[in-house]
Amino acid sequence: MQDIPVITIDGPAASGKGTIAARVARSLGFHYLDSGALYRLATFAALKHGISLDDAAALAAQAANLDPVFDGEKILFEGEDVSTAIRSEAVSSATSQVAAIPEVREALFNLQRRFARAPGLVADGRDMGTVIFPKAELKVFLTATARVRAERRYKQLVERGEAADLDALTRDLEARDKRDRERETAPLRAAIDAYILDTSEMDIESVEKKVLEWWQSR
Ligand SMILES: Nc1ncnc2c1ncn2[C@@H]1O[C@H](COP(=O)(O)OP(=O)(O)O)[C@@H](O)[C@H]1O
Ligand SMILES: Nc1ccn([C@@H]2O[C@H](COP(=O)(O)OP(=O)(O)O)[C@@H](O)[C@H]2O)c(=O)n1
Repeated sequence: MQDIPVITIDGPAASGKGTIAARVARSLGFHYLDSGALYRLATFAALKHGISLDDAAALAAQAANLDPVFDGEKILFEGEDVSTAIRSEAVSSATSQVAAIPEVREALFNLQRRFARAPGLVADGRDMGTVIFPKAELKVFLTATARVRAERRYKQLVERGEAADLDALTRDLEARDKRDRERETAPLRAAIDAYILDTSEMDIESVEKKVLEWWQSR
């Protein structure tokens, strides 16, 4: 599987991973893995089915049996399009608790690896370059200040018609990053061989261009 070209894009919440990964994938004709969507879906499913977020065994069993259908921008789960529901702030926060459970991460390992198919893959998340695709040809770690990231997420939620409070969002985002960075299994961190890019003062086009330049000059 490691013959398949893989680009990993990791980083904290709202650093632009998904936007950049999807654009780079489109530009290269590669597949795209939004690994956060899998953790979000596992959490959404647990909340829907009344599974306690403390029940590691039940959460892992359910994550192992997730069978999402990715249909363009839509994510279909048990017959409904959950692509918006899994991105609410309530699900975001619960997701970082569920994602800290080693058994859940183990349960999602193979599902993520299977996304690496010809002609190539762009994968975004927290541990794409460190754990899931450690031999990826190009690894990128996107950052931006907490304030910039909270403002980006705020705009995104408002555009989606959701109520949002910038100060509360900043607090939630920092708490989630802290939990993601400090967990024992697959914490959020840049791989030792990753290119690190602070996008606080860059627009989307410049970030995409930079990643494509790294890809071309690898
Ligand atoms: N470099 C950038 N400059 C300005 N806005 C950006 C940039 N990168 C992403 N965004 C916007 O910020 C929001 C969050 O980006 P997203 O890709 O969802 O981040 P992540 O996947 O890291 O959570 C989106 O609305 C996106 O359009
Ligand atoms: N590879 C991944 C991807 C996401 N996650 C978890 O899932 C949560 C949501 O991820 P996401 O990428 O959808 O979140 P945003 O960065 O888009 O806000 C993160 O806060 C992590 O706790 C993870 O642990 N490992």
